[in-house]
Formats: sequence, structure tokens, C-alpha cells
Amino acid sequence: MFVKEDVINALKQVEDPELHQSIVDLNMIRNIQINDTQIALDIMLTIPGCPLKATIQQDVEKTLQAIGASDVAITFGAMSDQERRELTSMLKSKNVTDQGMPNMLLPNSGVQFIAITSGKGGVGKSTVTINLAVALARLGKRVGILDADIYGFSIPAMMNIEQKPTMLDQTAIPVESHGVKIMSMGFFTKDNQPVMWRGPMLNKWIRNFLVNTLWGDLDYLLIDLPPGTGDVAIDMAAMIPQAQELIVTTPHLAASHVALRAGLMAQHTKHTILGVVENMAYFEGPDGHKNFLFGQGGAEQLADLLQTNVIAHIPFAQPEENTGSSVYAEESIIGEVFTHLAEDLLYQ
Ligand SMILES: Nc1ncnc2c1ncn2[C@@H]1O[C@H](COP(=O)(O)OP(=O)(O)OP(=O)(O)O)[C@@H](O)[C@H]1O
Repeated sequence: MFVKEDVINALKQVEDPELHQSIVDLNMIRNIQINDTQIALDIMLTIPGCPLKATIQQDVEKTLQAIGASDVAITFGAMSDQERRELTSMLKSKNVTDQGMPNMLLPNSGVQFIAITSGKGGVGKSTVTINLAVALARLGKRVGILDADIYGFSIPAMMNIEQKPTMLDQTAIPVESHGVKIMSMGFFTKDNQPVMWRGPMLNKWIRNFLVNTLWGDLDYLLIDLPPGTGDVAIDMAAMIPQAQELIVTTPHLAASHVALRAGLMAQHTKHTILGVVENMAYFEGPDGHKNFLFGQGGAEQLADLLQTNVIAHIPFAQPEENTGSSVYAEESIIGEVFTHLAEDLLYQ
């Protein structure tokens, strides 16, 4: 036999799949009725028609059956606007200080910020961002990606994400893919419309992404910067002085020459440079012969000039076939390079 308290204690183990907090703590459980081994209860979803309702139902049924329930009858409803507002403000209070500053920016927050930058576009900055994030998540870290490439956002498409973030009272729950939480301007534009903003607006949005996103507890936030040394990179440097930077280049001297400017800017803003990642380093043929399609030496030269090291050489390779995603499988050559890079960053 069990009593109401046993039911509540058991349900404390069930998490909301998006908010990753107990459905009891989120005040979603109401009106528990017990009749011998039969339990009836109401669950108030945070938003009406929550797509993850079936997951919650399954988890609740399984959990209550484990304490001996023979029958579990769930009635779903949705929180009122007022309840949702209260919940959001409770969740946000963990996110933002009384002065409106994102908690994660406080020096003791435990979040490590890594900005991924490049001089030229198209050298693989976003590829590095998503694959490093996924590699860190595979190693058990809690990872987020902030796609700060406001004009040239590409992370949702590169990770094959079609879902939009759930909005709770104008606060976004980041979309999760491959165990990584993601926020991007791409979630908020319609039909691939271009974003045409000037500097101050950009600053506002990046701040918004930090303050009005329920990131939860993170170990790493990877920031995919736009190429070059424009407004976003300057704002980011001012907003997140503790960020470290990874500089992505191809071996081509023209690319590394431009990447030097991004590296010098990192030095100028006193960001620590973690190292240079050389992407598209070579193409390995079926016979094992390495073809250096973009030449050799640009990354080393760049690292020397910035007094840092080349910390990864990533060859050319196709991501998983026909998935449209740019995430490389863990056991692929590139997947392994990223696992090593993630381990190096973890144990540096
Ligand atoms: N090592 C690689 N092997 C094969 N293709 C790659 C590799 N790295 C990147 N690519 C491909 O090159 C293209 C450009 O990569 P990506 O979008 O990561 O570059 P970027 O520097 O972020 O570009 P942008 O500055 O325009 O956002 C993508 O189509 C990506 O899939």
C-alpha cells in the first residue's frame, strides 16, 4: 500500500524532458487520488499540446507501476498564463542575477566559454563548433552552443534541426540535438529570410540569447562567432571577458593570413587562445596517401605568430551519408579527432 506522499516522492524522479527538472518541483502534478493500488492524477503541462506529453505519460506510468500501482489514470491539462509566468520567473531566477546579469557570466559559475572564430568564412568554423560540442557531450559534459553568427547562422541546418525552441513566457528552452543545447537566430527567422541589423541590435540579441534562454547547468558554452572581427566579436569580447578562443583555419596561406587578424583581436581583448584548429588539412585516398589539397604550413605559421599551438588537424571527409547532418560519427576518422580534441580540452 502507498500513500500520497509515496506517490509524490516517486514522481520527484520524473523529469520534464525539456526543462530537465522534476515534474513535482515544476508544480505540474495536481489532484492525486489513490484507491487501493489505483492512482489517478492530473498533470499540468507547461504549454498546451506539449509535444513531449507522451514521454511524460510513459515515465509517470512506469515510475508509479514500480511502486506497486496496478492502474495509473492521467488527465492532462495546461498551466494557466499566471502559473506559467510564475514558473518562468522561478526558472529564470536561477539564470539571471537581481541586476539582470546572466548567472553563467559570473566568475564562479563553472561555465567554460569557448568562442570559435576564423578569419575567412567557409573554413569550417561551424563544423568545428558542432563536432567539438558533440564530442564534449559524448564525454559526459553539459554543453550548449550559442550560434552567434547572427547573419550567417547555419547550426540548425548543419545539425538537421527542424524543431523550434519551446517558448515559456518569452523565454526559450534551447533545442537539444546530440545531447547539446542549441540557440540560434535561425530558430526565429521565417523561410531563411536574411537578418539585416546594425550593431546595437546585434548586441541586444546576443544578450537576449544569454539572458532569456533557460540554459540550465552547463559545463561548456561554445560560441560560433561570425567570421572576421566585426561587431559581434567585439561585443562578445566585452560581454564575456573570460571566454577562451579556438581559431579555425585551412592550411592555405590566404586563410591563415586572414585568421591572424582574428587571433590578434583575441589577444587584444585578452581572451586566452586555446590553439589553432587546422581544418581540411588533407584528403586521405583509399591507398592511405595523404593529399594536401590546400598546401601545408599555414596553420603552423599562424600558431607561431600567435604564440600558440596547432591543436588539431582535421582531414577532409564526408559526414554520415545521406543524413544531411554535419555531425561526424564517433567512430569515424574526424569523430576520433574531435574526441581527442575534447579530451585535450578537458584535461589541459
Ligand atoms: N573537414 C571537412 N571535410 C569535408 N567538408 C567539410 C569539412 N569541414 C567543413 N566542411 C564543409 O565545408 C562547408 C563550410 O563549413 P562550415 O559551414 O563549417 O564553415 P564556416 O567557417 O562556419 O563557414 P561560415 O563562416 O560561412 O559560417 C560546409 O558545407 C561543411 O560541411
